[in-house]
Amino acid sequence: MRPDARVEAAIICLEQILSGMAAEQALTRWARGARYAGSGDRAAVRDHVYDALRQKRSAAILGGGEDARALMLGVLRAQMADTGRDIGSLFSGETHGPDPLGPAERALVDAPLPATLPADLPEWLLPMLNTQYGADLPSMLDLLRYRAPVFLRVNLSKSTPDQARAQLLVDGVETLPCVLPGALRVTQGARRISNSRAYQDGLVELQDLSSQSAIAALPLPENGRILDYCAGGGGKTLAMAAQIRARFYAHDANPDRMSDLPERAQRAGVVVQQIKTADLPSEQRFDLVLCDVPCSGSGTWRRDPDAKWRFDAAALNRLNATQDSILDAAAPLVAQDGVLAYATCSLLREENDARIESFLGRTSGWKLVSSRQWRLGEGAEQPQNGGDGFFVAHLTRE
Ligand SMILES: C[S@@+](CC[C@H](N)C(=O)[O-])C[C@H]1O[C@@H](n2cnc3c(N)ncnc32)[C@H](O)[C@@H]1O
Repeated sequence: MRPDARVEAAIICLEQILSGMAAEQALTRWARGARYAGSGDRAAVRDHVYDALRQKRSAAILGGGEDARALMLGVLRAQMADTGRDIGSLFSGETHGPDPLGPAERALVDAPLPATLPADLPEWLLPMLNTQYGADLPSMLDLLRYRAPVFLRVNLSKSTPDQARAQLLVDGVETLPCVLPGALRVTQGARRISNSRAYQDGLVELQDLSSQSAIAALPLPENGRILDYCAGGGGKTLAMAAQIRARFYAHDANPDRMSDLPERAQRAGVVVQQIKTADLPSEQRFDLVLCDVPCSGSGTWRRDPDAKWRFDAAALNRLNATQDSILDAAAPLVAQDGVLAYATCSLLREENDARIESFLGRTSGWKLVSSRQWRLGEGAEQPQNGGDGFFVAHLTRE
């Protein structure tokens, strides 16, 4: 596909997303109808769509409107400023390309970029985040505009980082080691990871750097019983299992969410026993219960920008109620000297420290041992090479 045809395809997908369709669904539907599109075309269209979603508010200013064409124009204007290339070549009016620029659009793209642009975040969240992060907020907001790096976790029970890097390289995946032992940042070939031998043999797993750091900081009980209470696909279970020998148990209110876990565990060489909700009360108590609760995902909005525009105060309230009820249900499962760990991939205090304060306020016999908020971009010298937002608190009985 020509570059302008890719832009037109992105505009078509964005129109559907703006009418309420999920971004992934819109891209999949377009790709099904575009048999002529190769993998490079699909990747380029996806990048255009996700760039426009990440930068939706600023792109609307730069493109002169909130419709799909204006957003695409705005995001290209930001990307192509200072390159000397003319956006008009992407709005050429040729078959399969977008219509040519109108006079107002032409005037817009010829004008200098505004000195300031709005934050690419729903406005209602800004006061909340400003109270929490203060002077650090602008740099985090800037990071939200750009793609997140891809990180791998080396399965240290199967491979050293050097062996894993060499094996990945054979399949065209280039990486650099992070400061955190066993964490790799992918610098080239991210789309080849899932077919690479290193991934298929369980030497590496996709996992964000901050999640890896949070798991590494957990007080993991050697030879103990560990319950991943909100296990989902089991990413955290497998990360814990790579660190220590213990008995691992996985639970999820929606057991279908754990359907990939047996295959992933086998690939990683780990035994994980799944437990149904009804069977939890009769289980012996656990030395560590990790609650990686459902949350806004605000720490991962670079990867899922669609979600940030759909998130509202009512959703936050619903999530807080679920987060509280999970802590209440999980606490009695912890052994007398055990640890209750609470985790989110959220940047919002309301989902993090505030949930712990609320739990301690209504539940006697527990104390906070430590809590840590990972900010966007932590874990690397250059924030754009750092991880997602993440939060973990450790609690024990008093
Ligand atoms: C953030 S995801 C877990 C991600 C997973 N730990 C991982 O690393 O791949 C949250 C999970 O909590 C589950 N969940 C939602 N409500 C729950 C509840 N009341 N009790 C237990 N799990 C719940 C969801 O089905 C979802 O799979």
